[in-house]
Amino acid sequence: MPRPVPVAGGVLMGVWPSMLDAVMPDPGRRRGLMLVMSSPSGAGKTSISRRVLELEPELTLSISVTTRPQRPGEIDGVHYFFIDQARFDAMVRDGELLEHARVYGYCYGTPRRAVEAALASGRDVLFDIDWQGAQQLRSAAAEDMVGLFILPPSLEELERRLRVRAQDSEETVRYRLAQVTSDVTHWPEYDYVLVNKDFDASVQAVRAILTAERLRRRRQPGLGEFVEQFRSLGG
Ligand SMILES: Nc1ncnc2c1ncn2[C@@H]1O[C@H](COP(=O)(O)OP(=O)(O)OP(=O)(O)O)[C@@H](O)[C@H]1O
Ligand SMILES: Nc1nc2c(ncn2[C@@H]2O[C@H](COP(=O)(O)O)[C@@H](O)[C@H]2O)c(=O)[nH]1
Repeated sequence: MPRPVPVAGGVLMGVWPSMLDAVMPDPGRRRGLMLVMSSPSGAGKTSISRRVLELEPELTLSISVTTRPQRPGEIDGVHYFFIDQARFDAMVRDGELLEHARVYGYCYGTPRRAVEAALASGRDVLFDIDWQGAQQLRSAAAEDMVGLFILPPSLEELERRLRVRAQDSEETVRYRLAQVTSDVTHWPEYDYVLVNKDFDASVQAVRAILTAERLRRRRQPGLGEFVEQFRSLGG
């Protein structure tokens, strides 16, 4: 039966305990997928991811390491692991990162162990990473990866969002805006593209992608055995 689920700002009614339990023969045997979201800075992927994570209990966020300074309100170990350059270099050297890149002047990377453990235990993992990281994940694990590129409605709106966020210096905002033209050229490398005009519609679109990708035939290992039971009726 649907049950109420507490989310930030209230209670959401009518969510199934596990939607996958309701529509898959054997959800427990599934390997997790990697939902990789990229966009120009400020298009909204972090906001969308946070909301989707609240609504999708079977989704885990990959928490990146970064050398970027912590912003007001960011929590170490929740939004990022904030580390220094020496530690970052050591993680690269020791193969602890699944992918890594220099983005807008700082180093970012995905810790390998947490992601591999989540996927192996059947949990889906959400990544908020740039196009360089997405390319590396695609090369390493194409079968597991689903790529989603998020576009802003316009350049003016993107600039407005970066300024309204008010978490970066004017210099940083200008630097990130200067990268937009080259950032957007990467949209054809992704499986899905959405324009984040209406926030709630974007969240629902991401959830729809997740549902469809979870139901892909190759992601349901128990399907063959399940269908086998219907053969006995044929005589
Ligand atoms: N659909 C939307 N309509 C209006 N504002 C939005 C929408 N989506 C996100 N925003 C706002 O835009 C700002 C930038 O969003 P967010 O930080 O999620 O972008 P981002 O793509 O993760 O950026 P970055 O790559 O720099 O981390 C935030 O203030 C957020 O609240
Ligand atoms: N390749 C990677 N890119 C990452 C990772 N974590 C975040 N990012 C991307 O960096 C920019 C800037 O993020 P911000 O938090 O400083 O605004 C943005 O495009 C992120 O998606 C990572 O682990 N690898």
